[in-house]
Amino acid sequence: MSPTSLSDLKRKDLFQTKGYINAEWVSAKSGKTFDVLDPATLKHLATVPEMGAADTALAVEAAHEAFKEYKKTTARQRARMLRKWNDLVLENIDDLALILTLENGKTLTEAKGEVTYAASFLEWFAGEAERTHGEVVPVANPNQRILTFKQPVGVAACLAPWNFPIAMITRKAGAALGAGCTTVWKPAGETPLSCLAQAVLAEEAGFPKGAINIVTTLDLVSEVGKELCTNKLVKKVSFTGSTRVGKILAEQCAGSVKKLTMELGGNSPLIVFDDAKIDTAVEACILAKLRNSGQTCVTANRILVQSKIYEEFADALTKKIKELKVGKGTEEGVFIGPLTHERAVDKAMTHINDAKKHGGQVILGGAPLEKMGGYFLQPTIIKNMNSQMLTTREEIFAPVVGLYKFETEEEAIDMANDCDVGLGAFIMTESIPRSWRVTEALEVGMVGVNLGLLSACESPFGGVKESGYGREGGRQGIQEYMAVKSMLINVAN
Ligand SMILES: NC(=O)c1ccc[n+]([C@@H]2O[C@H](COP(=O)([O-])OP(=O)(O)OC[C@H]3O[C@@H](n4cnc5c(N)ncnc54)[C@H](O)[C@@H]3O)[C@@H](O)[C@H]2O)c1
Ligand SMILES: O=CCCC(=O)O
Repeated sequence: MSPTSLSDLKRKDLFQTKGYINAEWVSAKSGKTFDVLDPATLKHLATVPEMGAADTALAVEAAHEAFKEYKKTTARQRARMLRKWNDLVLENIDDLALILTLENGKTLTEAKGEVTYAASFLEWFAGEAERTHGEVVPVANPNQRILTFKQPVGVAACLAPWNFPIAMITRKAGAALGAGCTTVWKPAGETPLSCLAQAVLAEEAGFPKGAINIVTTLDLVSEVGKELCTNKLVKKVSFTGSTRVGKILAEQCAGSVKKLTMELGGNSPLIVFDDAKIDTAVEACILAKLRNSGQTCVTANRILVQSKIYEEFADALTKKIKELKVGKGTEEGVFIGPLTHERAVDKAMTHINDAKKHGGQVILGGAPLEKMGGYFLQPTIIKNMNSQMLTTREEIFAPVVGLYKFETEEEAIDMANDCDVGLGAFIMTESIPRSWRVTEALEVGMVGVNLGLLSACESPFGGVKESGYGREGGRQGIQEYMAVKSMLINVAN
């Protein structure tokens, strides 16, 4: 039988409910707390500290002190700790997945997928830590020699979202710790528990006191964010979340000119050309749209379908989605869990009602599932989507599929690029030349061809336009936490 509650945890110590500063589990200085709820039942899961600016400053100081020694560790030493952490995460996959499902709502299958994905960044950056080579530069002046090497930038603040609370932490912290930076983590208030569990395992893997610090907050998030962005001891801020918040943080960081990675909102198009295999396109669409109940930054937000196959694709997709079970993430056979955030159902209904007002035709679902008790929404399909609708400009972040119609390749590219953000895109076609042409023309950071998933630790993840800047994962990920230093040597005497 699948586990259903925190009492099913095999390792009870993975359930932590305090902040973590300088290797100690601590309350907020103010004594304030907030509650974490299970979005599938709205039942209480935990009470954790509501930390503020003063707690955050302490965490930053601890990380700053620890950096003085941590920066002297060798890449090999850091790689070994990352590998051990990876092993511990995988050994405890069942417990971590359970905590994740309970606080986020995603199914246990998806939660296990996220834990595996999270661990993959630790293994990946263990390798990358040892490959941050500098270079010997050919010189113009024969009396000089020039070489470069890379050094960790210092304290890194890692701000993770509630949709992938574990994987977004390891994608940031794995790179930072591998580079030789110490860290302060700020999980989203909705999902701090899986992140706190990570600190237990990282400590066990050997990371020294102060290398990892965690500040938990819900209502004081602006105060905590501001402290991280304005504290001069913080040298790097990496944020995954909405474009709205990303803009605020970038402004706050400008005062002390911090290095930034911004992985912000998307509005990914999924383009189905009439030469696509319908089965492949339906499968990719379900994954790209419904993974994590539609709450990923690269979720396919606009499904653009070429007119010749529009009806056939809509029918095939509807048939498949009707078969998917909605329910608690801990229940067997469930494919679509609740939404994580209390505001999410209202936001989705605003999109659905707006689409209806502008001529959209709801062919499946279209309403909340209030009787189920949590933040549930019927999987929804809307035909006849058009450019006037809210969804055209803004991500829905819910299991709502909006189908747009196009005639030509040029029109599809124009429609896809007609928005302020550019994170991911998916194209479905059997034509290799077309896949190249369209990939090159799309204003995004990542393109999936005939698949519905853009996530792999070895592939650089990030966007263009208002989706942000910097890359996580890939060979680029660790560079975001390092500065290049050049050394110029006089060899004439
Ligand atoms: N890119 C992503 O992965 C991602 C993640 C979460 C939300 N979103 C988008 O944002 C929408 C709304 O979600 P929301 O209500 O959580 O969004 P929000 O804009 O209120 O917050 C987004 C994230 O930023 C954090 N945050 C908020 N204010 C902050 C501040 N001043 N300083 C530091 N961190 C701060 C929150 O804890 C949360 O994790 C979603 O529907 C989705 O479109 C995107
Ligand atoms: O939602 C943000 C990240 C999703 C992913 O890495 O697949």
